[in-house]
Amino acid sequence: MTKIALLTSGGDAPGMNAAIRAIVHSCQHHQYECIGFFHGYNGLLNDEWQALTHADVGNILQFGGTILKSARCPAMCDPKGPKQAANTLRKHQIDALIVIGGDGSFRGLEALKAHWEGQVIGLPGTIDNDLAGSDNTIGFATAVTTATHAIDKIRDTANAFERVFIVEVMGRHSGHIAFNVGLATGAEAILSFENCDPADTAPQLARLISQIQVQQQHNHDSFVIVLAENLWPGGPQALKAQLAEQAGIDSAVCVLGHIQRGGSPAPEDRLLATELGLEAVNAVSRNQDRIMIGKQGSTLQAVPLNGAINDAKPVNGRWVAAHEDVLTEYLIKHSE
Ligand SMILES: Nc1ncnc2c1ncn2[C@@H]1O[C@H](COP(=O)(O)OP(=O)(O)O)[C@@H](O)[C@H]1O
Ligand SMILES: O=P(O)(O)OC[C@H]1O[C@](O)(COP(=O)(O)O)[C@@H](O)[C@@H]1O
Repeated sequence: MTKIALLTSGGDAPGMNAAIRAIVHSCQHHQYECIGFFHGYNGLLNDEWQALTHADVGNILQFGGTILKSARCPAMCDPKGPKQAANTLRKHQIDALIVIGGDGSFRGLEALKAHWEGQVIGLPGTIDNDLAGSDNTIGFATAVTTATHAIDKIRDTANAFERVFIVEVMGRHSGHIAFNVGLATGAEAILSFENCDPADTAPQLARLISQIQVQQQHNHDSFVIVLAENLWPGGPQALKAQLAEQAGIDSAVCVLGHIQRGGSPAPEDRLLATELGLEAVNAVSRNQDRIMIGKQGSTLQAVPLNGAINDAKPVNGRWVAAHEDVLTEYLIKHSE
């Protein structure tokens, strides 16, 4: 009997449970055995697992987090780690390993392949949406929704106080969350890797100050800056201090942080996770190996793991341009 193992790894993402559920259901449909390892790759290193059946995945679809737990496992980056993980898979006579995670987790799969003959399949699970080969990753839609609702609330108090707010959103090194959330909330400024050079923030700071000053001269609204994490040297507090020192602009800082990773998955994530999970098991049946299952447009597709990791997936250029155009228009209009 074919035996499939699965685990969730790296930053958890809402919808991982829906993917686990789909994989387990599909395994039962194909009459495959399915076991889940706990705590990311640590579960393979520590041989920590449980058999998964319908009964284990009932009533989990609607919850964030992951019933298999997740973790970062530095030992996998040591040459001994993947070897030990391979031994565990061999001991349990696993035919295929499905990992739901981000680019780091897929690097772990590639490292494992050097020591293991079984099939490895990745499912894109990260709020950052930074994997090529799938329009969206599992968790991204929920994170964008959560951050959008949070900024809508910030907007109320910002309006009441006619205040400048700096709101930091997650995304590690990619601006998908920043641009989607910034556009969805009508942020007056979006500062992200795509439009701001962290090595030379002076031009952006000058521009930002002039935008805020123009706005403050012409009305008394709030001004929301959506800032991507890891972008501004010194973070949002440094930006706040620079606005105050260089232009006497008072601002409030709100770091949305891990609330973006939690909560009930949005329907888009539940559906994506379900489709990708079912397709991952089909890919095992087709003997596919070293692939990620993604969805582009309405098409499910298998892409090479290394492509998913290494190919660029830039933020939609039209959105970056749209934001710039709107702001430029605003500045011209108010400077006349
Ligand atoms: N180069 C690598 N070689 C082997 N394993 C890796 C490598 N990079 C990451 N991993 C494994 O994948 C885990 C998750 O990676 P990480 O980058 O933290 O999250 P994500 O998968 O969400 O991008 C790491 O903790 C480690 O166990
Ligand atoms: O919870 P941690 O370990 O501090 O990690 C924070 C990072 O994880 C994320 O939430 C998700 O990133 P990954 O999916 O690549 O793990 C990033 O947006 C953020 O930078």
